[in-house]
Amino acid sequence: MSSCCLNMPNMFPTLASEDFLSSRCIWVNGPVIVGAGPSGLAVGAGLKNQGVPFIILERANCIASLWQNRTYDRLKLHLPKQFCQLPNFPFPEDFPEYPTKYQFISYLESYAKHFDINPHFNETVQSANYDETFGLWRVKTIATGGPNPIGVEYICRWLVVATGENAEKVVPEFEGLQDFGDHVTHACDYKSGQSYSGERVLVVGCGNSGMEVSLDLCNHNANPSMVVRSSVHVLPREVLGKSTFELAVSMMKWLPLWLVDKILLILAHLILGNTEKYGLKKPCVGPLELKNTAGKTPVLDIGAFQKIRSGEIKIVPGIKKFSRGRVELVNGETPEIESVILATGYRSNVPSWLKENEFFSSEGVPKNPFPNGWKGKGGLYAVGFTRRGLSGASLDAISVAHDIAKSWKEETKQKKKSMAARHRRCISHF
Ligand SMILES: Cc1cc2nc3c(=O)[nH]c(=O)nc-3n(C[C@H](O)[C@H](O)[C@H](O)COP(=O)(O)OP(=O)(O)OC[C@H]3O[C@@H](n4cnc5c(N)ncnc54)[C@H](O)[C@@H]3O)c2cc1C
Ligand SMILES: NC(=O)C1=CN([C@@H]2O[C@H](COP(=O)(O)OP(=O)(O)OC[C@H]3O[C@@H](n4cnc5c(N)ncnc54)[C@H](OP(=O)(O)O)[C@@H]3O)[C@@H](O)[C@H]2O)C=CC1
Ligand SMILES: O=C(O)C(=O)Cc1c[nH]c2ccccc12
Repeated sequence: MSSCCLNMPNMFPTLASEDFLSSRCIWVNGPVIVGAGPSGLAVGAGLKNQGVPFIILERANCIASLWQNRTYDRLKLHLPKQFCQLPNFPFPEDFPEYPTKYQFISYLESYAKHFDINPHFNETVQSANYDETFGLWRVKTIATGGPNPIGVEYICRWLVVATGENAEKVVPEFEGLQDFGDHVTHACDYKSGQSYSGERVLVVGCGNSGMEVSLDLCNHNANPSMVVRSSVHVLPREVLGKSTFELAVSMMKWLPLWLVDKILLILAHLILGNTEKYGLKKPCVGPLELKNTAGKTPVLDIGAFQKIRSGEIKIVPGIKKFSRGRVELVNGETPEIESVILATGYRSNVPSWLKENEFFSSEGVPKNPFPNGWKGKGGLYAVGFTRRGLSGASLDAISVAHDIAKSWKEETKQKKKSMAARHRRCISHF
């Protein structure tokens, strides 16, 4: 076990440490962090800087598994690099404005190495319960790294939830989808359009994934039709060579949100023209307000819209049903397709393992809105659930690491004092 997993201290006297060892129960002298994505790593770095021991539990066999295992080859960050770096460790200077996913992964590897963060890989958290009597968290995992899966229970004072807003793929229930055949893939398993060359592909969903997958398919000589069942904001990634996101952030310092939204929509209209003409109906609420209220990210266009305008990406309405090798749309059309890519988004998995419903909603995100959604009761924390991408996760991580370090130091001082007092009493008995 790592050096931060200490034997049970006397503060939990009813159970002997031998019992813990035989039932694979481990006392953690510090927080347990669930998830080794950017959020978990950023909290770990903050704790290291303040001398607080911790462990990170990660279900995958690597850090940042979303980025390493569940994204396509051509993915680049869509916000400029200054909005995507984690605390206390900048991107290398030679990184481009929009790093590739490989550059981002190599940065995260260097980040973990720099702060000497060593997560427990292949260890999935199955449940976490708060023990009111002792004021402790019981975190149960299944570790699958060895020859046989083993169950482990960690006991700790602080629990940091860093499993992300994109922990599980969303696969909507479509009538007949199981009859369509084998050629159905979620965007998280899509790597490149190479294997789709010459095929007609139905891309379901028009968020950033749907748009970028459709563009990649075009670039590999496939023929995508993209389903737009409701509405979407499409903004150019850049306005006159300057990042639209950066522009929005600057404007937000001086102007109210509704006005920034209005300006963004006018700029988008000037640059892209009328997107509604091509079947991309706009939501009634502005792009930033929609992101804040419903978590729906506007599309930051990197070229898909041009392909929509040229007809290389066809826009089609919602799906009525699938059948063997066929799809029927809500307008009654039955376009010929060979494959389906579900770019239908992601969700949190917190409700499946965290036995708590005061701080987290049934959707698995903190109920309190930003900036008050990072701290719950009884040593519970959340990082990376504010729908503000990597910069939001970094802000949470700084607050969480600081808050835990403060109470860890107080408790450690307290424990040392009471141990010294006990030691003195023991000596006086002799
Ligand atoms: C395709 C794509 C592109 C994106 N691009 C950007 C961008 O350019 N800029 C930006 O700011 N944001 C972007 N995002 C948002 C993205 O959420 C963040 O970039 C970032 O990955 C969030 O980090 P995280 O650590 O909170 O979550 P994740 O990166 O999802 O990490 C969570 C980790 O927790 C692990 N985990 C989950 N459940 C368990 C469990 N029960 N037990 C143990 N481990 C568990 C997962 O395996 C994972 O490694 C993008 C998202 C996607 C899907
Ligand atoms: N380059 C980058 O940095 C990229 C970043 N990302 C980020 O990853 C996150 C996830 O994005 P994404 O994967 O696009 O997911 P989103 O949740 O943003 O989009 C999901 C899409 O699927 C549609 N959808 C869901 N269910 C159905 C259904 N039953 N029938 C038809 N359509 C359906 C939604 O439509 P509706 O709106 O009607 O519900 C929506 O258009 C976002 O934050 C995004 O910004 C993603 C890709 C690239
Ligand atoms: O890519 C994402 O999912 C993000 O959350 C990044 C992001 C945070 N705030 C935004 C506002 C507009 C577009 C993207 C983002």
